[in-house]
Amino acid sequence: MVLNLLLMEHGFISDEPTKPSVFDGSMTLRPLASMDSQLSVHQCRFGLMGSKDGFLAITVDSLTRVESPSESYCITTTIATANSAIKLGPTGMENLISLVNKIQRACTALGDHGEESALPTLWDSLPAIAVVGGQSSGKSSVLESVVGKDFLPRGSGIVTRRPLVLQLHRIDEGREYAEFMHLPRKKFTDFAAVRKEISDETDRETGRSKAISTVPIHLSIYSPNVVNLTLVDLPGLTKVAVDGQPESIVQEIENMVRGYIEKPNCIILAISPANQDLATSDAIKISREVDPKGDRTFGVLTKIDLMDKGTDAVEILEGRSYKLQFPWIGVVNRSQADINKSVDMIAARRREREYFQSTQEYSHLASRMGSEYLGKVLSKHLETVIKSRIPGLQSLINKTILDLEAELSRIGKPVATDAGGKLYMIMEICRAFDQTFKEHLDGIRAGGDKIYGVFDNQLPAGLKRLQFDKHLSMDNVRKLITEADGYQPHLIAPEQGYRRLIDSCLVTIRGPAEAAVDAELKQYPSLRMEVGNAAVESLERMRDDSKKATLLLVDMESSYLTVDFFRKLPQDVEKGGNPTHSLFDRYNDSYLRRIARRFLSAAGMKRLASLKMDWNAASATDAYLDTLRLCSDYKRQCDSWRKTQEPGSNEFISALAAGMKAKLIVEVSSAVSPSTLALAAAARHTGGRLVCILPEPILAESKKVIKDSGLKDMVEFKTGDPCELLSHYGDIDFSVIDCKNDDNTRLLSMLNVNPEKSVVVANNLVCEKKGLGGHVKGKKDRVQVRTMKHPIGKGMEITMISRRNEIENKRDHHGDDAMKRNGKSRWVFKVDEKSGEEHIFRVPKSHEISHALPF
Ligand SMILES: Nc1nc2c(ncn2[C@@H]2O[C@H](COP(=O)(O)OP(=O)(O)OP(=O)(O)O)[C@@H](O)[C@H]2O)c(=O)[nH]1
Repeated sequence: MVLNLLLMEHGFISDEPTKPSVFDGSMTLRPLASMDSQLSVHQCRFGLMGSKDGFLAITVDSLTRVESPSESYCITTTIATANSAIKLGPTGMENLISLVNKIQRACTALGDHGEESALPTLWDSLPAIAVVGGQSSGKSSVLESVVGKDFLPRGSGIVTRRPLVLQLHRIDEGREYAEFMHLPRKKFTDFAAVRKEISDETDRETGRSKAISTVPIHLSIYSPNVVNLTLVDLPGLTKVAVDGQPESIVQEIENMVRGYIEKPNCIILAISPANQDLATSDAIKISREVDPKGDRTFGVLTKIDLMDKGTDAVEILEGRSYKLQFPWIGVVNRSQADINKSVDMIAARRREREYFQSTQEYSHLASRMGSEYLGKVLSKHLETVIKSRIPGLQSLINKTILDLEAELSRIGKPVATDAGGKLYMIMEICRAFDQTFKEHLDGIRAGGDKIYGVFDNQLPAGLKRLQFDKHLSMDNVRKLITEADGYQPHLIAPEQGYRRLIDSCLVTIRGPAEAAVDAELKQYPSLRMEVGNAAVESLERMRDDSKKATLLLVDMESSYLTVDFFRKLPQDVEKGGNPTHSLFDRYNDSYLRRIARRFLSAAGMKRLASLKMDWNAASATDAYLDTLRLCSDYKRQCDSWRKTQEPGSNEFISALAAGMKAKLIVEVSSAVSPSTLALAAAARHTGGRLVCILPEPILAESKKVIKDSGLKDMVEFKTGDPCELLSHYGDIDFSVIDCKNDDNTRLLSMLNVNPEKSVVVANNLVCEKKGLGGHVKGKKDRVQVRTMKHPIGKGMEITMISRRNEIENKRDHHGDDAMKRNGKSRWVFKVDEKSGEEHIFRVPKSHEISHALPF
């Protein structure tokens, strides 16, 4: 857009659709449909030029990839495209020169000065005329004479210190004027001001010194009295540095001049003063070096009028002294005296004509001499050169168009300049990226298998390698428990393994993610880099989140310990260590009590029992430890017990019965059982009694066990029909029915429980045996019955009977889920309704997991 404006300002393109562009001419130019709009300068620094009538020129300068400094490169090219149908009319060549001039001007406006570039530049391909010669040889004077205007600084010493690119534009009518490129839109009609501006502009670059600069000044002159030409005035070649000049100036000037004239498209105007020996001519010397055949060198002899009397330049002008391809042209410019007297150019030209016509030596050459003739010869030659170069120009233009079209498609669509547009574009790119990533996953693109590989193979394999069994082995748990302070419900957390696993997963995802970024954002290198960085950053960020989430899961899972787990621990502890020492020898009382409390707490017994008004925690703990000790002792004595007993359940029911202060405890048993010991132990702590109904054959042994345990006073043994016997007991506080008994269902239904508070334990629920199922005999509305199954032993159903209001008052707002909170975390109790298994989770306070649990 900026360039378009610039070009408009310069008159290269028209902002009015009907007004023809300066590029309009007799050329048929190929419209580029795909480039019919201007490009955003956000993308690159180039613009499109053209008018509405199908004529298009693209000017490209320093196409710099602003997105990626690392991939910066330049294309310095100007294109005025012409297809093969270049039709030249009667005035075709003149227009062609005019067009070339304008293209050159476009080049200069856009910075194409033919400097070093990776690509050939159009400027280099367009013909230009460079004026070379020694200092004060009359170069500027020749230029002035060709233009017919007095506008260049002249004088003795070094005057031209910067290249002057002079473009002559013939206009049909109107006042002649000049324009500098560095002063756009300012028209100079006073050519004295032009001269001053050249001096000032030179000084601006070099300072008021005798230094030189390679930066050209661009000047355009519009006049009905000029031919279309582009001329370059160059500083004069010198042999020695004068005061104020560095020694290097001699070489610098030569290099600058050489840089212009060695280009094959440069026509060399070699200026030699006639009043010096041609053998010393700097112009001839350097032009012969770059153009040995003289194919593009025009010899111009100045200062003929200043030759010594008796000498003439005929031999040179006739090409006998030094032969060039093109005939020598002699000119007589204004002398310094003429300049001082302000002799105008018209008079000077007239006098020059008269000089050649009236001077006897030159009269036969008069028609081929003079500035006017020089201008025409140059213009004609330029036309010829342009004509011969059109095919090359055309192919260069077409090639450049193709290159630029490819570049444009690589750059992609124009980038919006407003924030909303940019956001939309970014979203589009992200969407495309997302799509590409999906394509990787769907197998449309390569690399998705890596992601699947992570989750399908690597993750499961990694999980297998974690050796959970080893971690969860009772040996390991025992070791951890022993080394830690008692039972810790969150013991097992193979966190390191998880961490390593997640790390490797995320690293593997990175490959396809980056591939997707690359695929989608090829056009935008710096955006690609940014998106890539953002993606990696996100992965890094998500890595932490993933770690946290996974570790939370690990925490939760490691806190997932069933009652069964705790139930096994005392057994296992007992097995470990020195088998000759009992559990009670190895651990002191307070330690064992702590274990018991933790067990009861974690097992939820307290919660269950606290539904009753009176719960005696100390009594429960004591009963638990008593039972543990009694069973342990007896187990060592009796092999059959070791095989048949239900490990752990006895401590549980003993603690439950003792904690709820059961006075009347009834057990219906089918074998000599540790449960009898457990209930008797409970009765001892509550001051109650145990009625043990059992088959006659086992009475003696059972009695012996109880007697040996010192519990004789607490137990009444009854034999006979259990149903009949049960009917004699009412308000039973705690009952345990061994469901191995064939009549267990009937027995359960006959129990006369204490409606105020009672617990019925249906033990050994094997082989589809059913427990009470909540059908409590004589149950009234005000009685609340809760039944839970525990995976204790072979299956244990616990039915709690109490007054409704008491239970409801105690139930918290989470219904069946009781929660215990503390500062750091909270416990969540869940009962699997199918299995009756109770699950205990400890979760951090900040996390809600109820929605994630399968219950
Ligand atoms: N009599 C006479 N004087 C000339 C002629 N050509 C140039 N001069 C004078 O020679 C002096 C130098 O001329 P310039 O045109 O400035 O020479 P130049 O080569 O451009 O000088 P630099 O740019 O400084 O290298 C000026 O005073 C001109 O008036 C000529 O044909 N005849």
